[in-house]
Amino acid sequence: MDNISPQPQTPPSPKENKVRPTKFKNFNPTQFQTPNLPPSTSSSTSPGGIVFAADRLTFKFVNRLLTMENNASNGEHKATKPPPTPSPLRNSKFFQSNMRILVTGGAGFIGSHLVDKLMENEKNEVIVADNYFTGSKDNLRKWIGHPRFELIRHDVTEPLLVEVDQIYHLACPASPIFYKHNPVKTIKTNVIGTLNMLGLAKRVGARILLTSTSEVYGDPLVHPQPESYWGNVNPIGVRSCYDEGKRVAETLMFDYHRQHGIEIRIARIFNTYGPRMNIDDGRVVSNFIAQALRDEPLTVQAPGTQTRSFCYVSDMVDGLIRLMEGENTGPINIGNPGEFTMIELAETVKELINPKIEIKMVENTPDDPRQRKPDITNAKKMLGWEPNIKLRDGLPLMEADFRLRLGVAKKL
Ligand SMILES: O=C(O)[C@H]1O[C@H](OP(=O)(O)OP(=O)(O)OC[C@H]2O[C@@H](n3ccc(=O)[nH]c3=O)[C@H](O)[C@@H]2O)[C@H](O)[C@@H](O)[C@@H]1O
Repeated sequence: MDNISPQPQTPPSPKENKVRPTKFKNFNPTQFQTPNLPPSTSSSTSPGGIVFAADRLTFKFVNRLLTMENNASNGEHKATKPPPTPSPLRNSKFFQSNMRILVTGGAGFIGSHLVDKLMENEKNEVIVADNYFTGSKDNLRKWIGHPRFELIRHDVTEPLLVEVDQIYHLACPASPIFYKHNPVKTIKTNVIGTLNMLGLAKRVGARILLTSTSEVYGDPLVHPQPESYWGNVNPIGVRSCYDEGKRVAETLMFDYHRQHGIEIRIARIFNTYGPRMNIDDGRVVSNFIAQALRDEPLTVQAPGTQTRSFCYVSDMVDGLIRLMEGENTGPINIGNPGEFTMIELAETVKELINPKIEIKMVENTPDDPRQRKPDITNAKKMLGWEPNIKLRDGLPLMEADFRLRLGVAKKL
């Protein structure tokens, strides 16, 4: 258990002091179509779940006090600062304000799907900050010009000052070929970027969710991986900029939580796939689908018996929103426990997309984890979340998106 005595700091400026009247009342949502994703189980952002902001804040405040009390009695990581007190104005019920949400990395693969889901709730205003290193404006095309949406070209290694209630901090390249391309920049993004976002959360009293990664378990010696496992990570390897970067980011989140009372959420996300992944992303599912559509051999990196567990992107987004809206800090694993060897994945892609294709064994890269499968007991218990979409159902949805973008029609 941590043993940090309370620091004589000024408490974070309470977000409850901000009063924003509801805007965009006359906006016609059909003008901006929502994405055609498979059904998701989340109810947290459904219009039916809308409550008055003042009620929500009072509820959050009381709940947070209870959570702190519970955490204290459980001996968990507890905040030493009291939560911000809702202002009388926010409690007055004369005001109904929107939830203003910042998504860093919101132009990326998972980020843009998260934005789609958040925008479905007309109470949300969404601000995306992205430097477009791996993300693309194209992923957000349908929201550009929407009155509840704002897009900023911004690199999180620089401070950002915006008034927000929640921060989803996703910004970081996640494909090994991209993060190894500029490892110094990757670790700066994870460390300085997370510091900047925590500084912002502290300044405006926002709740912040970090998308950490299954890579914090390194090449795991415990299988499947529960959140209590501390991992087996090479601190000086070619993947360390990402693995260790995310581990430091988690440390920073808990230090700000304990020292400054910041409301934090940490998701450890496992391999995720779906439409909008970069075609030349370099990760295994996108590689195999692109190769199958281009009639190229599927490149299985040796030995091919290494395993991964693949989560479809809409399930992932559902889990992230549930974590943000719930009362648990995490870290919580979010992933699909269905585990496959890379040879099995190649065979599945071959069978579903292009039965004539060859499977070729190629050289692997250093420190490739040999097995990975999430233990999602906590996600089930604490978030009421589990994935719905099986690999065999998700692959054709991604195939359809890749066919469109590559201009390869399905042979009848
Ligand atoms: O997809 C993800 O979500 C994760 O991707 C990477 O982790 P990794 O599991 O190494 O992802 P891939 O590059 O897709 O590799 C998975 C496995 O497939 C193999 N692979 C990859 C590419 C390929 O063409 N062929 C192939 O067999 C790799 O050797 C590895 O064993 C990132 O490091 C994670 O942060 C991220 O969460």
